[in-house]
Amino acid sequence: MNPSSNPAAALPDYPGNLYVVSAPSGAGKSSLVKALLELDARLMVSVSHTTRAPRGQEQHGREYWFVGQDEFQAMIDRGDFFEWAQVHGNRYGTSRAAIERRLQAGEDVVLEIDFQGALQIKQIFPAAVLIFILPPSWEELLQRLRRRGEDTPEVIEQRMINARHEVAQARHFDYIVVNALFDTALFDLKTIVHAQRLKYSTQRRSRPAVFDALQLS
Ligand SMILES: Nc1ncnc2c1ncn2[C@@H]1O[C@H](COP(=O)(O)OP(=O)(O)OP(=O)(O)O)[C@@H](O)[C@H]1O
Ligand SMILES: Nc1nc2c(ncn2[C@@H]2O[C@H](COP(=O)(O)O)[C@@H](O)[C@H]2O)c(=O)[nH]1
Repeated sequence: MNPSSNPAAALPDYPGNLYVVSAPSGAGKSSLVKALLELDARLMVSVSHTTRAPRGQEQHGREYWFVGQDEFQAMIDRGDFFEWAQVHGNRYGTSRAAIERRLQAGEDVVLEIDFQGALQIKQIFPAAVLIFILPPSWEELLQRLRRRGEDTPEVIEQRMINARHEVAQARHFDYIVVNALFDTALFDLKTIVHAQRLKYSTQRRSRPAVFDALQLS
């Protein structure tokens, strides 16, 4: 768990929705979120900061803001993070400024973060919708990590070990999606986002258009 987070102040009820997607490494959350963003123009993904080195084709400011240990620590000390955690030996964090500005502007934001960060966020922002992606089997998870071809065998082994602990946290999430067939999982994710958007808009200032059409109060 986050060892030295700043005391987190509860966030106000923003007009935008916050979705948090977690999964063990290799379960497919980045692929699913990327596909979801292509289908849903109202969703924005937040780019995290990390101390991990870039891999493959990753670019600074696109997949992550890649920063050194000192810079990351300075951000923690200044209280710049909404949440942060140590994951697979590196530190990752979500910048407070980017999220709050977007939610305040009524945008819907998706965070792709680990379970520790997700649980921190639920505490300070209970309206956040927590979604956990499960792989269909351990064997398939291993094959996906190997097929992705971006991590060494040692890193893959460590991620498989960590995955056992991570999937045990799924029960704390609002929804679980099994990513066996990609299109089915994407459909499930899309349905959750859509249903929550309708539900929350009834509790807030904006009413879904269908409420007016049906003359509901
Ligand atoms: N339903 C699926 N069936 C088969 N392969 C899949 C499926 N979903 C994703 N993959 C593949 O599995 C690999 C891992 O997916 P991805 O990188 O999206 O995982 P991730 O959960 O975001 O991992 P990390 O947390 O390490 O970034 C990729 O090569 C991706 O193309
Ligand atoms: N708590 C947070 N976890 C994060 C954040 N950004 C990414 N992550 C998680 O880290 C692992 C490893 O990611 P990888 O890109 O190195 O494979 C994965 O579970 C991510 O979801 C964050 O800002 N906070």
